[in-house]
Amino acid sequence: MPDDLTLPEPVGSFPAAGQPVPQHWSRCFGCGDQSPAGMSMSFTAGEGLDVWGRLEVAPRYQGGPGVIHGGILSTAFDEALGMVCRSIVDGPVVTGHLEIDFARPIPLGSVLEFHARIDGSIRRKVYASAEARIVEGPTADPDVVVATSRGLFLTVTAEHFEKTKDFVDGVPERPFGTSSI
Ligand SMILES: CCCCCCCCCC(=O)SCCNC(=O)CCNC(=O)[C@H](O)C(C)(C)COP(=O)(O)OP(=O)(O)OC[C@H]1O[C@@H](n2cnc3c(N)ncnc32)[C@H](O)[C@@H]1OP(=O)(O)O
Repeated sequence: MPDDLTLPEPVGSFPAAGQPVPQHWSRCFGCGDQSPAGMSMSFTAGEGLDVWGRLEVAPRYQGGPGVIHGGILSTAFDEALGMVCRSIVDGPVVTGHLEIDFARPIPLGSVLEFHARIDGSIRRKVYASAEARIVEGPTADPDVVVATSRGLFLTVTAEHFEKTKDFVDGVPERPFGTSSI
């Protein structure tokens, strides 16, 4: 992480502490309410440049016997870190880099609580970090951090999604650009 980061003021569009942070895109696998196979994560604004997230670990998220798949946990962190960027960015961001430390097994049936915060930003780069705890389920212990994550997010303009917007509902009638392939 660069040492010349700043901590901006929250943007006006970010909800007040304790209020829900709305989904950023209804078809999002992480948070969208029009993504039936998705994870339906929910988020609440924290007291500062932070958010709290919640994930119910469904049986279909299984990796090893009885435990969450590491990719699903990574996705949840990606979502939580992306969401906290909304506290300082009033527009889209995309993940540039994502790190996860898997500290404890997470049984299916757990409810995970994520706490994500802004570490700082410079130019288009936003650095954020988060940790997860099991708050409901067979091994619940809110004092134990079961996984941690750090990410770098880049602010982008709407043009970033220009080439893919026709794929929102799957494969469009015509491929990208003017190629006849
Ligand atoms: C706000 C809404 C809430 C959102 C929640 C969303 C949760 C889910 C988010 C996702 O999963 S997004 C999907 C996964 N990510 C992608 O698909 C992004 C694919 N990558 C890209 O499109 C481009 O690589 C990217 C936009 C990230 C960067 O390309 P750019 O051409 O815009 O950036 P550029 O190369 O000019 O670099 C800008 C700065 O970022 C730095 N940078 C870019 N990629 C980096 C990287 N991977 N690691 C470290 N630094 C990186 C780069 O060095 C430079 O630093 P400086 O300002 O200091 O010069």
